[in-house]
Amino acid sequence: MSTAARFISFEGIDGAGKSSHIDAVADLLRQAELPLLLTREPGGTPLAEELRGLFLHRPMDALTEALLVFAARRDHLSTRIVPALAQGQTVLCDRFTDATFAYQGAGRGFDLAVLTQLETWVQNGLQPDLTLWFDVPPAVAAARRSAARAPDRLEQEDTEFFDRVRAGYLARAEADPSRFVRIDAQQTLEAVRADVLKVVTERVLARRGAPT
Ligand SMILES: Nc1ncnc2c1ncn2[C@@H]1O[C@H](COP(=O)(O)OP(=O)(O)OP(=O)(O)O)[C@@H](O)[C@H]1O
Ligand SMILES: Cc1cn([C@H]2C[C@H](O)[C@@H](COP(=O)(O)O)O2)c(=O)[nH]c1=O
Repeated sequence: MSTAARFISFEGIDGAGKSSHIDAVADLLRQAELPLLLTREPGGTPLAEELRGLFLHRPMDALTEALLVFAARRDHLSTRIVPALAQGQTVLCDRFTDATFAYQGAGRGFDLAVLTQLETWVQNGLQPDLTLWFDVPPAVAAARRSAARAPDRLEQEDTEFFDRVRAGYLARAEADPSRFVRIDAQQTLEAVRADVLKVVTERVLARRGAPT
C-alpha cells in the first residue's frame, strides 16, 4: 500500500469552493490526532503575506506575478512547510505551484518552460503528495464570488481568463494523475464535502502506518 499523503494542496479557480472545505479536512485529521499545519499561498509567513498583499492589489505584468509568487513560495517552503514535514506534521495548503501554472501560465500565457525552471529552483523536487482540484465552470464560480465578496485584482478577470485557468489545471492534472484528484465542485456544498472527506479518508487516514 502507498504511504499516507502528508503534503496536501487545494486548487481551483476563484470561487470554486475549496476554502469552504479545508476546515472540514482539518477537523477530520485533528480527530485522528494528526499534527497539522494549515497554510496558504501566496502567504503562510509574515514575508509571504506581505507579498500576497502586493500581488492581489497592485498592477503588474506576468513575469512580476510569477517572480513574486515564487519568492513568497521560497520563504514559505524554507521556513514553514519543509520544517513542518520534517517534524511529522501533515500540511494542508490552500493553493501551491499548480496555481502558478494555471494562472500565470495558462491564464496569462506566460512561458511554461520558465515556470518549470523556477519550480525546479524553488522547490528542489518537492511537490504535494495529493492535490484536490475543485473543478467548476467559470460562470458558476463567478456567481458564487459575486454573491460573497468584492473582487480582488485576479478575480476581476473575465470568463475567458478563467476558462484558460481551468484548462491549465486540467493539463496539470493530466500530467500527474496519481497526485491529482478532481472534485466535481458544481455539486451542493454537502455533496462536495462528502467527496472531499472520502478522498482524504482513503489517501491519508487509511494509509497511516503503511511502510514507506
Ligand atoms: N458547492 C457550493 N455550492 C454553492 N455555494 C458554494 C459552494 N461551495 C462554496 N460556495 C460558496 O461560494 C463562495 C466561494 O467559496 P470559497 O471562498 O470557498 O471559494 P474558493 O474556491 O476558496 O475561492 P478563492 O480561491 O477565491 O478564495 C462562498 O460564499 C461559499 O459559501
Ligand atoms: C498561489 C497562486 C495564487 N494565484 C492567485 C489565485 C487567486 O486569484 C489568488 C489567491 O487568492 P485566494 O483567495 O487565496 O485563492 O492568487 C496566482 O495567480 N498564482 C499563484 O501561484
